[in-house]
Formats: sequence, structure tokens, C-alpha cells
Amino acid sequence: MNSIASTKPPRPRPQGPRGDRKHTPKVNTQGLYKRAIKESFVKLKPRVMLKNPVMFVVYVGTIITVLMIFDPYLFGPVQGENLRFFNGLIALILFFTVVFANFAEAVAEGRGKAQADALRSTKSDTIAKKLLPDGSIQEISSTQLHCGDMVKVVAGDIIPADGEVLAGVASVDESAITGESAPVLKEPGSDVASSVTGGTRILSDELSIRITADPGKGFIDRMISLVEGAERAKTPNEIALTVLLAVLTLVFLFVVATLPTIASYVNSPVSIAILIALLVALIPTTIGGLLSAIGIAGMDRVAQFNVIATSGRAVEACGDVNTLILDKTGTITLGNRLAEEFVPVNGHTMNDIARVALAASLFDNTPEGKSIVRLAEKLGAIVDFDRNLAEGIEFSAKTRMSGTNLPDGSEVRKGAVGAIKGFVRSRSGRETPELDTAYERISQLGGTPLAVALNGEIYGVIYLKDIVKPGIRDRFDQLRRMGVRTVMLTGDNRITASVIAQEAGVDDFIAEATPEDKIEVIQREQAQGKIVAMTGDGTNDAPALAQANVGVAMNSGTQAAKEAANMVDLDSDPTKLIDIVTIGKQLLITRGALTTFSIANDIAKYFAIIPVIFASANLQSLNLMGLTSTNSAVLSALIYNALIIPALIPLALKGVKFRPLSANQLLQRNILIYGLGGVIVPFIAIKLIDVLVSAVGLA
Ligand SMILES: Nc1ncnc2c1ncn2[C@@H]1O[C@H](COP(=O)(O)OP(=O)(O)OP(=O)(O)O)[C@@H](O)[C@H]1O
Ligand SMILES: [K+]
Ligand SMILES: [Mg+2]
Repeated sequence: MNSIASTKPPRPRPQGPRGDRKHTPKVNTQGLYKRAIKESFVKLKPRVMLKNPVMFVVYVGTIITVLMIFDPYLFGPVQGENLRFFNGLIALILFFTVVFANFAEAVAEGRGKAQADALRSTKSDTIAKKLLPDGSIQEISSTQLHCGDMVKVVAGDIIPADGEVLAGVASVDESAITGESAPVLKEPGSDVASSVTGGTRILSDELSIRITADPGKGFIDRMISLVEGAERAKTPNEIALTVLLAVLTLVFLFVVATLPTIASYVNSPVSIAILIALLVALIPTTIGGLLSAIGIAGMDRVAQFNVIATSGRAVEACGDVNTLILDKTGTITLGNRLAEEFVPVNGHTMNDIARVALAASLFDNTPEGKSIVRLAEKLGAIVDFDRNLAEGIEFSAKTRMSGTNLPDGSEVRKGAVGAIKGFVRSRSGRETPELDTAYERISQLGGTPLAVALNGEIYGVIYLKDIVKPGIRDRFDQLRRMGVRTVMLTGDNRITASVIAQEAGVDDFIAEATPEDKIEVIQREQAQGKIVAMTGDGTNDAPALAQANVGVAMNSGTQAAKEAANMVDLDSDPTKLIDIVTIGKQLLITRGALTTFSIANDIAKYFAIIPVIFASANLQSLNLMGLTSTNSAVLSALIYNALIIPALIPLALKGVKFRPLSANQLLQRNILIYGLGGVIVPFIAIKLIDVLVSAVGLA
């Protein structure tokens, strides 16, 4: 909520439900793949490989099998022909398994790297005109600017660093960060319009700016390191899953290690190479290889929505969100609340209320205020005092009023009906039932009623009309199906709030909320163990944004809000929170689905390889899949195991098809599709590969 309504950002234009405008720089796909291929080999350093325990086991397995190319009898006597060639094939397949997993991660990182390069190119060294205390100007490099320095920028200049406008009014091209080409007006004083970002370009006039960021610490610098993934630490869920996969790997290692004893008991000695093959087939290499790509892709998908996440953790938290806190005006409604009608009361005429409403709105720069002036002037009202001698009283969300102190000492006010009643009472005026009738009628229509008063006398009510965004009801339905509760928080009165809440289909609403209420609501939800998401832009929102588990700040918002939030929406569209939550959910579901698939796969691979181990023990009844030979069975299972990683990269990056369902329904659906599919697919694929492998005479 804004403390100062005149600082409201331009209302975002309504978007399609998926809001799929993309401003991220175009990425050259061919270059991206070339770079990823190179990276897949660079990542083979043991230090890097160690971060992924599952793939590290494959890595070690590769090294051992390579040694066994040179000495097949390294670990004792083995039966069979062409051992060197066979071990060579296994080593090759294992090597590619590792490379494919690295490739998945490299491709996922590629887009962010390309984006970072594009951002870096906007951040060329500029010459800053530093304002010295004596008023003279010194030209220095932008990299030498520090917090607190004053600079001057004129039309055509690149703004040298993040800062706050202290003087001047100018339009600024912020497309370098927002991709939006429409210029933005910057002026001092107001929370929102006074902050400027280094790297953007001033188009007209000139500004005096106080620098608020030290070199290398600006908004663009932070964006670069974020999209590049420099700060991408593993998220708590990712760590938990990595641990689980490592434990599973250990269990399989133990199982495989005990096999030789059993095998020799049934007089069927096995080679170390085959044991390694079996181990690699059984451990969860698919999810192990794709895990980090899934996480990076989730951040990337958020970035493509023009939202910058400060960490992967933030994106992931979106997936766990239980409660979504939204404000009414501009988020649930279109937000261009315009004066529709004046309703005079207490025996006043239409002319009277128009005149008082005009006087009360003369200095009100909010869209609401301007529309009241327009309507009053249309009705023929004129200003009958010297406006230079009058004093404007700015709107604040706390007082819920705005107005003017006239030269003759009288006070005109307009605002929320409750607030104006309080004002009138304090001036020993009267309240009338007529006022309540008018205000209830407007509220029932979902409009915002503003009462108008001159000193102790109420003149009537202004009807501000607002419209619920088309399609928003569907979005809330979807969220409900995902188990997310939506709460509308508004400064408006109870009746209006309940009408809009009903029309929009939110689960709950809080009316007559002050900015402080927001943080209270968040804390209350969190006390019940809920994960809470919210959007905001004002300085007032900063504590609430920091308190929320997912706080999305509007780029048009204040520096404080942006710093407190864990995401910044470059388009300043509060409805995007809904999309971000959806992306987070999809990230978690994708991870779950591919984990299920990966583990289900092992069943088939197990049945492909285990008969091999007991081959000479006449346990051929175990050869369920009817594979050609023992060697071809092992190779086929391993080839499948390697190829499934690149085959699933597109799914890992794009995310699985997403449907708004509850966690339970999703689990059932996933087990059905990815669990059952994960058992069936490899049976078919391994059989086909076996046919091919034996046809080309590899085994
Ligand atoms: N320019 C204004 N002048 C006087 N009163 C106003 C003005 N704008 C809004 N109000 C009154 O103050 C109330 C609170 O405003 P606030 O901005 O906190 O909430 P809101 O805009 O109604 O809802 P939301 O919090 O969803 O944006 C409004 O409901 C309205 O009654
Ligand atoms: K595997
Ligand atoms: Mg508001």
C-alpha cells in the first residue's frame, strides 16, 4: 500500500492471463548450444563434479573402467572374450552419461549467461558530471562515484549510477532494465518517481541526482550476478533431494557390493566392469543429472516473465505458497478509479458538491483526484479562491483523506466515509443517515465512495468507479485448486470490499486496512505455518515485503521496497504474483515428476542386467526382457541410461505440463504418468536398443 497516493506508478495495462510478454534479450540458440557443449567438458573437473554425488559415482566408475581397458584383469580373473573392447564401450557410455548431465546444467545456465552479457554491454563506463559543493562540475568516470555524491545529468546522458532525484523533472528511458520503451517521468519528492537506475538514459531536460549505490553494487550489477547464477546457492529442497539421492546411491552401492559373494555362491563370477554398469544403471542418474538444470530453468522462467529473483530459494518458495495477499486497487481491479457521479446530501445541490469536491481535489495529483477535477469542471464548477494562497493536504493511506486549506481558513476534505465522519466530528459537525444511504448504494455497486466535507458540513459523496479485471476470477479458481488461499487487503470500506471480493472470487478480504495491517496479516498467517506471498511498491511496504516469504516489489517502487523484496517485477504489474506462484509450483512438480520417473526407470534396468550376473547359473528365467546376449543387455541398459538424460532436457527446462490441482491430486497423477511411464518406457527402449546393438555387432 502506498503512503502517498500521488506517487502511484502508472497503472499497468491489463495483460493476458499468462502475461507472456518477453523482454529478455534474444538469445542465439546455436551459440548457446556451442557454449554449452564446451562447458560440459569444462565441468569435468573433479572439484565441480563432487557437488553432484550421483554423477560423481559415475565419474569414478568411468575412471575405473578406463583402467580396465588397459588391464581387464586388474581386479582378478574374469571370463569372456573381447574384454578390452567391451570395457572400452562401457567406459565410453559412462563418460557420455557424465557429459550429458553437465550439458543439461550448461544449457540451463546458458540463457542467463547470454542475458548477463547483454546487460553488461549496457553498463559501459560513462563520464559522470559530479557536482562539487561550490556548484562547479567535475567530470569523472562513473566507476569513481560513491554513495552520497551529487551528479548532474542532461538529456542524452546515461545515468552513471543508481540514485535519487533531488532536483529537476525529466523523462528517462529505462528500457535497458525493463525492456519497456515508453519513457518514465522522474521528479524529486515522491517515493516512486524519484529513484533512478544507473545505465538508463535521460531523454529530456536535466536532473540533479544523489548517488545511492557504490560502484559495482548498483541494480544492474545485482541483476547481472543474479541472471548469471553467481549467487545461485542450492535451495533447501534441492539440498534435501540431493541428500536423498546420495543415500539411495549408497544403498545401491552396498547392494551391488554384496552381489559378487552371492554370484560366486551360485558359481557365476562377475566382472567389476559389469558391477559398475549395474551400479550406474541403478543409481538415480536421470534426476541426478537434471536436478540443477530444473532449478536454474525455474529461475529463468521467472526471468522471462521479466521478474528478477534474488535467489533460487525465492522461486522455490513460490511453489510452497499457501496464502497470497493482494491489494484491491490496481491488482484485482483495473485500478483507474475514476469519478463517475456526485451524490449531494443534506439539502446541498449538485453545484455545491461539485464546487467543494473541486476545491478538495485541486492539489490532488492521484488519478482519482484528477478525475474528480474533470467531473466537477464538466458540471460547471469553478475555483472561487486564490489558489496560490491555498494549501494542499496530500492523501495518505493512513488518514484516508486529502484536501485543501483555503485562504479564508476553512478546510475542505474528501476521503473514505469513515475518515470524513471522524473529521466532521472533530469540527463539531453533524452526520446524517442520508450520507449512509448514498455511501451504501455506491459500495453495493463495488465502487469506492469518497465523502466530501467543508469544515463541519458534509456535502455529499463522490462515486469512484472501478472494474474487476476480466479473467481474474478464473485465476483465483486455479489458485484455489492448487491449494492457495487468496486474501484481498484494501483501504476501502467493508461493503465495497465484500462486493469486490465476491465478484473477484477471493477467499477472504480485510477492509479498512492501514499499511501496518499488511504486516500483521502476514505474521498471523505465518504463525499458522503458512508460506505467504505479497506484492508492494511503497516504502511502507518494505517491512511487509521483507516479512513475507515471497515479496515481489514493483520496479517502479521505492529503493527500500526493492531491497526488502526477494523479487522485483520489472513491468511493475502486481498481478504477476499469480504467475510467479504458478511457475514456482511447476518447478516443484517438475522436480517431483522427474524424480519419480528416474527411480521407476531403475526397475527395468535392474531386470535387464541382473540375469547377466546370474547367467552361468542357469537362471535364464530372470531374463524377462529376452535380450540377445549378456553383453548387449548391459550395453543397452547403459545406453538407455545415458540417452534418457539429454532426452529429458527439454522437459526439465520447460517444466512438465502444469495443471492447477491440489497437492494430493498431483501426486496421484504423477505416480500414474511418471511412475508407470517410468517403468514401461525403459523396457521398450532397452529392448529396441538391444536389437540395434546386436544388429551392428557391438555385442
Ligand atoms: N486521492 C484520494 N483522496 C482522498 N481519499 C482517497 C484518495 N484515494 C483513496 N482515498 C480513500 O482512502 C481509502 C484508502 O486508500 P488506499 O490506497 O489505502 O486503499 P485502496 O486504494 O482503496 O485499496 P488498495 O489498498 O487495494 O489499493 C480509499 O478506499 C478511499 O476511500
Ligand atoms: K541410473
Ligand atoms: Mg490504494
